[in-house]
Amino acid sequence: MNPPVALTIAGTDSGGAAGTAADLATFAALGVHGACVITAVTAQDTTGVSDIHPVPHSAIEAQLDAVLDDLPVAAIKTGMLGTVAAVEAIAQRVVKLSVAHGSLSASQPPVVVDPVLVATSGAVLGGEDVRRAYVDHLLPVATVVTPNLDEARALAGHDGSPEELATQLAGLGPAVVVTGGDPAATGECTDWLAEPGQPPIPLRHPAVPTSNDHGTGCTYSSALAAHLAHGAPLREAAEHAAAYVARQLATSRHWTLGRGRGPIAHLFTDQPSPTSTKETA
Ligand SMILES: Nc1ncnc2c1ncn2[C@@H]1O[C@H](COP(=O)(O)OP(=O)(O)O)[C@@H](O)[C@H]1O
Ligand SMILES: Cc1ncc(COP(=O)(O)O)c(N)n1
Repeated sequence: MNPPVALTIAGTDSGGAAGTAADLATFAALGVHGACVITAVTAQDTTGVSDIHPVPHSAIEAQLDAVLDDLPVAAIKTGMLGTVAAVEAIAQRVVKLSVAHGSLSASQPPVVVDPVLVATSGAVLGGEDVRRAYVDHLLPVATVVTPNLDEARALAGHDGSPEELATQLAGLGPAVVVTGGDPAATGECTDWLAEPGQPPIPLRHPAVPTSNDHGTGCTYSSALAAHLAHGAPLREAAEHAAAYVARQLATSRHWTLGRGRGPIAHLFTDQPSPTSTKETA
């Protein structure tokens, strides 16, 4: 039997922690075939981002045509889009897809938008113009948006509690999960889920104490898309996605890869590993 197909539209991370590296590994781990449309190539490691090369608009459109004309995409996830042109092009595709499927059709693929604006290392991956394009064009057509607290504040244009921000952003149309919480302070993470017209609900789970968290947000939004591609309802998909992230963080918790914030594990831990004779320092 065929696996469901999920499409990530995102940038690359040469260090293999975030972006398409995280997305495709997460899809594979969760039994989903992953297709990818690359929007930007970053030179990046655990310490930061040293170069960003946006992919030309025509090449993004050609990749979208290739995937969407051929594969039965069951969920779409967007990560780093990087430019206003890319945000607008994706929003237009989503509108086109909803027209093609009929706006009430159950076969319309859900669209998970991770509004990537700033990397864990602090690098800016989308400026003020990109932020505006998300608010004006992509959020209104998304199924669910997954900002962390900083991204939620940026998108809302002001400070506020995660539940207030989730409720406000849900007013633009999509369901919203404001991720994070304050694990250092409470030992617990709280993601706030707000669906349009409903009160926000806290989704709590134990925090894994580690600084190896580069790629966490990409992994979460991909896991959410993978569970939606399998047909899970949103709340269940969000809970499973957080549990997947926690499991991967627990795996890489004590790793010492790189000089900065190390990667979340993208290993498939329920597979037997080949016997290794090599260890890295
Ligand atoms: N230390 C942690 N332990 C367990 N889960 C975590 C931890 N840090 C973040 N998460 C979870 O990872 C997911 C992604 O959240 P977050 O880290 O806020 O994304 P981002 O990388 O965009 O900042 C959320 O479900 C969040 O609760
Ligand atoms: C290409 C790319 N996409 C997304 C992120 C955000 O991930 P993180 O918040 O873990 O740095 C990133 N650093 N690089």
